[in-house]
Amino acid sequence: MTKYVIVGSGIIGLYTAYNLLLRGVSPREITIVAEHLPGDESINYTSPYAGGNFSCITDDDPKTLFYDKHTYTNLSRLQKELGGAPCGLDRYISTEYWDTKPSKEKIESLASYLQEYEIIDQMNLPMGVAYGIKFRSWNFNCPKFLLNFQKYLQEKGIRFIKRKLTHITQAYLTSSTKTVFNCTGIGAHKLGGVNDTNVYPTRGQVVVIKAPHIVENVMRWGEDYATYIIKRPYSKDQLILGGYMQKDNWTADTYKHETEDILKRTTELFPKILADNPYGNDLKDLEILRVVSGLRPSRYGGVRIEKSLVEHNKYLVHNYGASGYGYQAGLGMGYEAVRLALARDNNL
Ligand SMILES: Cc1cc2nc3c(=O)[nH]c(=O)nc-3n(C[C@H](O)[C@H](O)[C@H](O)COP(=O)(O)OP(=O)(O)OC[C@H]3O[C@@H](n4cnc5c(N)ncnc54)[C@H](O)[C@@H]3O)c2cc1C
Repeated sequence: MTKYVIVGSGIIGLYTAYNLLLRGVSPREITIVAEHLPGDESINYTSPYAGGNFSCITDDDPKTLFYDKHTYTNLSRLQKELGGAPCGLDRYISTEYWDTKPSKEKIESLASYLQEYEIIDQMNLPMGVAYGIKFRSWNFNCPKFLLNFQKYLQEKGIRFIKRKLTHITQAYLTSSTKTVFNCTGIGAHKLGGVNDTNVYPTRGQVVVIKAPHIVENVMRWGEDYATYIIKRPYSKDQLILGGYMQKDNWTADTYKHETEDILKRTTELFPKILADNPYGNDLKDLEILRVVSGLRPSRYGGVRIEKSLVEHNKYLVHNYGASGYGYQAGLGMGYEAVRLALARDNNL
């Protein structure tokens, strides 16, 4: 009996299913329907292309701060349930630099829960950096983590169906389907019955290199750029170098000039990439494994987590728009979406 249908099998759909289980919903009552499932690759399926770690990329409004904090503080339980770090979720030290000091709200929130947190002394900051911190982050091997997360949910008894929907009403699979969660990411722009024109892509390109000598993250946030180095756990020494934040750019193409720019920026920010590189100390010695681009599902107005009554006793709960932070905020987003879904109808 499918009572709950989740449309979307990206990180947001999987986190939502996990939150339903945490609230005591029977896995037999949950079905996930998605055009793309873990293991698939498409420009319309963002989750495999994330860096991905917990960083300080997000905004400082109270809801976003809550989603981040909830995710950071609850990931250890999920990691344990998926069999520990080899599931593709491990922890490394992160250094974060900002060219403009973040707001008091943001800094206070981060300081309240980040582990091994320290503020970097002004005199140790790179030129042009206004503020910097170090802490222990969460690092995802995104493709591997998605596969292991799906396996975990399947073993619990959740059903996965591979299907493209043209209209959200097709997600009410049977007469017993009471609630549909719309976790379609960038797909929310085109899906009939949703057609959210506030959804737009923020394109990123990343360069994946082999770098056994780097076991940490370094991130720098500027006014109009983002430069980051993310260690990918359990990946045979992959390091993700980025990046770009290109608003409204829908292309899946990758570009040589962007690759060159990424390599230049990341090696300037973190010279150890070249200095200790076992394959040589020149840019041309870097062992490039792959170059990819992905579309962050951004949204004017921020993430959309909303419940509405579709018809008598049938509900739709939206949960999309995670932009560049689906992994690091999505457990909290799923918590909120499920809280709304299970709330009594008169709490709508
Ligand atoms: C370069 C890059 C780096 C990133 N780095 C990080 C990072 O370090 N940390 C972090 O937290 N986040 C990062 N992100 C962001 C993160 O990847 C996204 O926030 C996240 O993947 C969004 O997940 P989602 O489940 O909403 O969407 P998706 O992963 O796109 O999943 C959408 C799902 O909906 C399905 N779907 C859509 N339309 C339909 C339809 N009509 N019918 C059926 N199914 C449909 C799709 O098939 C898919 O299963 C990064 C993103 C990029 C591109």
